[in-house]
Amino acid sequence: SSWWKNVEPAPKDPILGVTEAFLADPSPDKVNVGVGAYRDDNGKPVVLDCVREAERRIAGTSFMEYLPMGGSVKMVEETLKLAYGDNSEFIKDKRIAAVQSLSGTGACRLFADFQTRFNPGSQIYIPVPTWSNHHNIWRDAQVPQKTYHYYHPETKGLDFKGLMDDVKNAPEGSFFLLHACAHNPTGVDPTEEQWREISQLFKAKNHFAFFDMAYQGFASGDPARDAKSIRIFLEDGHHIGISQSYAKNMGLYGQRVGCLSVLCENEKQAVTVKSQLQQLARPMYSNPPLHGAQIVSTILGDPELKSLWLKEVKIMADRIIGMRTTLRESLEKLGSPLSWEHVTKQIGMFCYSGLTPEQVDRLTSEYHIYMTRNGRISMAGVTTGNVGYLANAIHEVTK
Ligand SMILES: Cc1[nH+]cc(COP(=O)(O)O)c(CN[C@@H](CCC(=O)O)C(=O)O)c1O
Repeated sequence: SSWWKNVEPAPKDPILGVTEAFLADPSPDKVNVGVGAYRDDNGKPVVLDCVREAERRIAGTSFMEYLPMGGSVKMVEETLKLAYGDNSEFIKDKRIAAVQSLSGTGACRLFADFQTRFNPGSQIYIPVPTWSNHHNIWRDAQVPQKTYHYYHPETKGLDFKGLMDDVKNAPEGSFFLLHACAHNPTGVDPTEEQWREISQLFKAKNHFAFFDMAYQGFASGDPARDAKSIRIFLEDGHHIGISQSYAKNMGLYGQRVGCLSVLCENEKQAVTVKSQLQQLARPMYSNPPLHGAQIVSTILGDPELKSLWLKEVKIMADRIIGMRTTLRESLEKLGSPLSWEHVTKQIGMFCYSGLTPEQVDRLTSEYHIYMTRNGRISMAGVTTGNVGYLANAIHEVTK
């Protein structure tokens, strides 16, 4: 008898399933604004010049040895500077336990497993809505999930009051998942002033903040600016966790390069925590991939390549910001009865359009336009070539 006759088909992934459907569509008009992967104005994936140059420099220069369980020390060092600041006292005092991770997903999962092992019984408060895979990650790590108000459908902005009430009403010392910038899927971020209030309330409640920063540099075009929420929490003395990823801001999607860091009380605790993070990684994947880490270390370790990267990440962010304006203006020119102000007010890779699942289904069936059913538009998929077609289709299904 078959060993696996009880296995049921897994549900289609709400995001990656859209990519599969798009690829299967033979229509020449098809448009993919589903997965959050950057495309240039010709709709093509981009390999940054700084990445190509880094590859040239590392080609044939090193062996293919195992990295340590904690990954590339150099890459992690450079990565911490991006999140905590070049002159961070926490880096100087060696208070940060950090390991290279399998991109942002891997950093979130490693943290979730660490949380359940060393804070058994703790829960995680996850924003509504959030990146769909967050639920899978903490579910598989056996961390019970709670939710907190985040998005305000009527204003298509932040439900700040709802968020603060949930933070206030959560039990002392609760774990919260926060998007550091460019919230996925809503594109709605707290203002700097709101972040300060959130940080103060977290302090009063002794909550733990875990920041998922998957888009640093992609929101405003300036990595330092996009880390403002984290810097505020650090200034207020929070011992936070951070997941970092180079998938989008360096275009290293398939290289799976990221970093998990946990700010500890002191160097001794950081050494201890790092040893346990490595202990979790060893049976999961043993040690992380080499190539992407070498690319990142080469870029961030060379002032010339780093400034080229900063230029290129700003170009990507600016193209997206430009498409927001064009899409909104196109919809307004078509005489849409709806307000599309949120398209330009939201930030980062995604626009939370407000389209209903039924309207999204019509966009796909009638116009071969692919987006997640929550109405999230990956603005990176919008180009000067397809923005008119997209706006017209959205107008047709919403008028
Ligand atoms: C908030 C967030 N956190 C972590 C990740 C993980 O990225 P990575 O570094 O590659 O593991 C993503 C990618 N989410 C986009 C990419 C596709 C995916 O779902 O994964 C997306 O939402 O389209 C996020 O949007």
